[in-house]
Amino acid sequence: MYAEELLSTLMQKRIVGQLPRVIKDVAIDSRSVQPSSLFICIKGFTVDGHDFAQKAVDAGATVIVTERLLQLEGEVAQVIVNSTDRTLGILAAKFFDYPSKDLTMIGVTGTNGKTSVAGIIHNIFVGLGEKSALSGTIGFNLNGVLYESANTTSDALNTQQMIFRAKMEGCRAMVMEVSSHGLQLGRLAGVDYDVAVFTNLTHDHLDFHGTMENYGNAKGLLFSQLGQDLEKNKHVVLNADDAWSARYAEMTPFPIWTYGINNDAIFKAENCRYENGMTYFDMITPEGTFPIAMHLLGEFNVYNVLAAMAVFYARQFPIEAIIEQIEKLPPVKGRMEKVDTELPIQIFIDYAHTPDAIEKAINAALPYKKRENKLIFLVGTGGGRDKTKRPTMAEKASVADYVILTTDDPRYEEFDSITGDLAKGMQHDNFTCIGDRAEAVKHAISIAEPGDIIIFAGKGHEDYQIIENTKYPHSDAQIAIEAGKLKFV
Ligand SMILES: CC(=O)N[C@H]1[C@@H](OP(=O)(O)OP(=O)(O)OC[C@H]2O[C@@H](n3ccc(=O)[nH]c3=O)[C@H](O)[C@@H]2O)O[C@H](CO)[C@@H](O)[C@@H]1O[C@H](C)C(=O)N[C@@H](C)C(=O)N[C@H](CCC(=O)O)C(=O)O
Ligand SMILES: Nc1ncnc2c1ncn2[C@@H]1O[C@H](COP(=O)(O)OP(=O)(O)OP(=O)(O)O)[C@@H](O)[C@H]1O
Repeated sequence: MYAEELLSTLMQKRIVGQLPRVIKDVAIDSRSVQPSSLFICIKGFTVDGHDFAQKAVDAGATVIVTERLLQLEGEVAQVIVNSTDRTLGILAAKFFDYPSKDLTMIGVTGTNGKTSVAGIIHNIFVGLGEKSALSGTIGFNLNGVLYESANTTSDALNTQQMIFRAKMEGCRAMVMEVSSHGLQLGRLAGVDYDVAVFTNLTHDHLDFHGTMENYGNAKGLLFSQLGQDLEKNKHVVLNADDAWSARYAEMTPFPIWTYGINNDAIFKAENCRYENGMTYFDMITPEGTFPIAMHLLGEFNVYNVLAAMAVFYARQFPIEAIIEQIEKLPPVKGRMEKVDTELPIQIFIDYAHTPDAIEKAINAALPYKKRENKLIFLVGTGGGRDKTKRPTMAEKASVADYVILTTDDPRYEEFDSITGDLAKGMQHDNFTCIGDRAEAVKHAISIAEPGDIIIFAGKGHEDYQIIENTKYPHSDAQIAIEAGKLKFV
């Protein structure tokens, strides 16, 4: 792209030095700079990108976007702006030619259920024969190939690049998990969503947002940023059973599609039943009531498929075709996913790491447990992140017959500090604290008896445990199966 054209999007800037004719790439990481690139210096939480500007020049950057004039050696122009963070969104969207306008963009936000709802919507698109891309906690899924990503919602550059790649691969839609961090930090600048979905808002991430009010308002940006252009065919999907939905409904002029189980909603589930490893319910829709039988487990998944149904209905897909897909849906990876084993116990891998998700995961398993058997629940939490949620997590876990409190990416925090905080919330004495997660998993197997159910919560799809700043391979399922074979076979 011509440098002049790219930079014409910046209304407030000072250019020092001679601009090159073309820019071949945009980068924010000096380690991935290509020749003839524009490098934007981002002030991070750990380091300041301005300190890597010279490295970027050495690697071939010919334009540096900076908040102050830098002493740089080499042939390079500097573009001085007030905020490189904001500039990043503007330049990234322009560089990739605003790719979101060419796709049906669906954004899913909420404390719990983003990965599940986004994955369900993506799978329905694929089942209906529509090419769709998916981005979120599990990575970036483009035509079945999964690319790793560090964040649930990536930085603005990576976000625009993913959408561009989806467009170039011929995708018709892109489904994105939208985190509150992503919204607040401007990672979604320039993304023009067609449908915005809200799952729920409960305690999490208060280390970053401070209060629930701030956290809820950050999520609200997804709805307010849909804009005011009523000629656009945009839709908002809200959970009628979550009080925040009323607030979000006020933030947008676009049609609201509600879903829920308890309160009145356009898409409502009644007569939910959990039997024989299946979930059954009646789905009330604007076109009548439809009986559903699906493989996804638990009430929380009833909410998740209702949300997905509302998205497709709003976009005018026929109800019967969507239901056919819902009934075929496989479990979402690491979300109440049953481990296939020969063992005489049932093992579920789950990603619950908030108080609400723990409650929902346990409730999902309880209907499948016989009175004489135990529900064993193992849960950990991350080191150095929101500590205030720890006791409430254990309080919710107390519904299980036996609880094992452990760690989930302890980072630099001592095991005992994490499990000690969790233990403060326990409501009964049938629990133990084992900081080493592998040992904790083995302990769960050691106390299990035939017929028992174990939920390993918190790791979900992740195959590692972060101790200090190193990722060690770790799989709850593998450790459990090996320990189970020694015990039962
Ligand atoms: C606190 C936070 O959000 N940090 C994010 C931030 O990292 P950072 O501020 O530490 O960046 P930094 O390492 O200081 O680097 C600053 C700049 O210098 C550049 N740099 C750095 C080193 C170098 O050699 N050369 C160089 O140019 C970097 O590329 C960057 O542009 O920018 C990175 C790149 O965009 C993110 O990956 C990183 O997310 C970290 C991994 C993270 O854990 N974030 C969490 C808090 C988060 O955002 N979570 C949400 C919610 C998840 C949920 O819902 O559960 C999410 O969306 O993931
Ligand atoms: N709609 C829901 N309501 C409450 N809990 C849910 C819901 N959907 C899933 N869960 C629970 O929350 C856990 C995390 O689900 P999921 O990964 O879909 O959420 P998420 O919002 O993407 O979380 P994260 O951003 O941390 O990845 C699941 O393993 C399950 O226990």
